[in-house]
Amino acid sequence: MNLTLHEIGRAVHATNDFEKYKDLKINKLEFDSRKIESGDVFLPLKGEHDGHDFIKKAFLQGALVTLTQYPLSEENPFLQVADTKVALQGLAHYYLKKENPDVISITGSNGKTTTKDMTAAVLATHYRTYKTQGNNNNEIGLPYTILSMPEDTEKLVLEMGMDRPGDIVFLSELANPKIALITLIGESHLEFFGTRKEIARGKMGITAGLKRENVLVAPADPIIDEFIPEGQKIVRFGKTGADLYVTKLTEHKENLTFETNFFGKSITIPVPGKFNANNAMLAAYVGKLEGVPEGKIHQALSSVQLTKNRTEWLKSVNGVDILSDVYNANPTAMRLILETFQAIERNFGGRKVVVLADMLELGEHSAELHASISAVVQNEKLDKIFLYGPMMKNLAEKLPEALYFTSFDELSQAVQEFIREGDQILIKGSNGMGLAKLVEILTTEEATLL
Ligand SMILES: N#Cc1c(NC(=O)c2cc(S(=O)(=O)N3CCOCC3)c(Cl)cc2Cl)sc2c1CCN(Cc1ccc(O)cc1)C2
Repeated sequence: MNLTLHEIGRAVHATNDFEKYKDLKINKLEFDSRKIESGDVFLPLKGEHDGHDFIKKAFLQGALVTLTQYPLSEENPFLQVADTKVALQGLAHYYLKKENPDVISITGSNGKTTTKDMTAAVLATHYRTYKTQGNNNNEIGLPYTILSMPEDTEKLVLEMGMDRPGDIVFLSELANPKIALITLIGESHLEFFGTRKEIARGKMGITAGLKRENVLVAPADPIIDEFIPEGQKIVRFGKTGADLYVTKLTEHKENLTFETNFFGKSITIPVPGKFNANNAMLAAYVGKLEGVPEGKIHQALSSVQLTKNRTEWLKSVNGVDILSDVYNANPTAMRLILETFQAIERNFGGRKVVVLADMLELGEHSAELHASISAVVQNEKLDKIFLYGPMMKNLAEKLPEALYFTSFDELSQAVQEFIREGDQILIKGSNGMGLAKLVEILTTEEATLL
């Protein structure tokens, strides 16, 4: 990271005398103390745990300096701030202005991760490009992505996630995109928004940090029209007649070939699905806007590697909506996804089911951190809770109505026997607990264990 200790101190308006410390170059920034390596800056966040409890551990792992909301003893360098989350976001904004890459921001109810991957692949053929990793797309993950980009990044492709109204406005004003893409305005899972119109309002928040002369690429869906700012340069995509549209599409089992009204030749992508043609069309359009030769765009899309296990809704073989989130298996992420899942209305006649498995590597605080998840469980919003793993026993003791398993096969059997068409199921836990196998069983005929 191209920042020194003093530079960070100034950028976050640290209140202690940090000029007395040696002005060393910093390696990288981490808020999860388990990732701290030599030369890093530790940024403790107060979530389900207080990151300040892990400052000592961070220095033992080689941290050079820590941010803190409280004064510390003088033995190690620290930068005192009022709020470490605000400091993270302010430092990211400062760093973005300093390194000054072109930012392409992407939001949308579906397809934003695929479009992010495809757009980054196209730009990477011609520029030094960096993109959001995993689902680091919220008020913590987006600034973390900015601070993680390589020093000479020219194009930064940022995914912007939206849990609540105003989220995207904040992220757009932090990132000041040069190009903003909206992939789709959702049909279902209205979560905290209540109506599709409010989802549209939320997504259009992406114009908050966008100059009017810079382009917004959005669906030709009239629901967004009332939210288009005066004088905003906009390109609409969708059905024939829109500014951008797919003209011909040939779908195969493993890939898909399509043409558009603006690209010279047909494009082949290694994934099926008309919605992926749309996602690839947006990536191709950004490539053209950014001066990537058509041959390179074509070559990038034909061999694009998509982020696996995206945090998105899947459909089981018997018609169950599955939300599986295999990223960031820590208490904060588990609470966030539980809150989101509980806020979603049941399908008509359907039930809401959660499967929660152990969060690994939480050290000596693991038992209490697993138990603490009970604070966000709203029993009236859930019809069945399956808990799996030795540490989840601590949560099971707080939730007497939950079913607790130590055997994966018994868990899998019980879940398959319980769920039925129309249900919604959330599956969350550390990769090491093997829940990806459960998702595979539920989504593929031949894999069914029963
Ligand atoms: N709760 C909690 C914990 C962490 N939380 C986070 O890292 C975290 C994750 C998230 S997140 O939701 O996972 N995420 C971050 C990336 O962008 C997408 C959203 C957020 Cl928003 C905020 C925080 Cl503070 S990291 C962590 C804990 C619990 C305690 N752990 C301390 C520990 C340190 C050393 C050890 O050996 C063992 C445990 C590490």
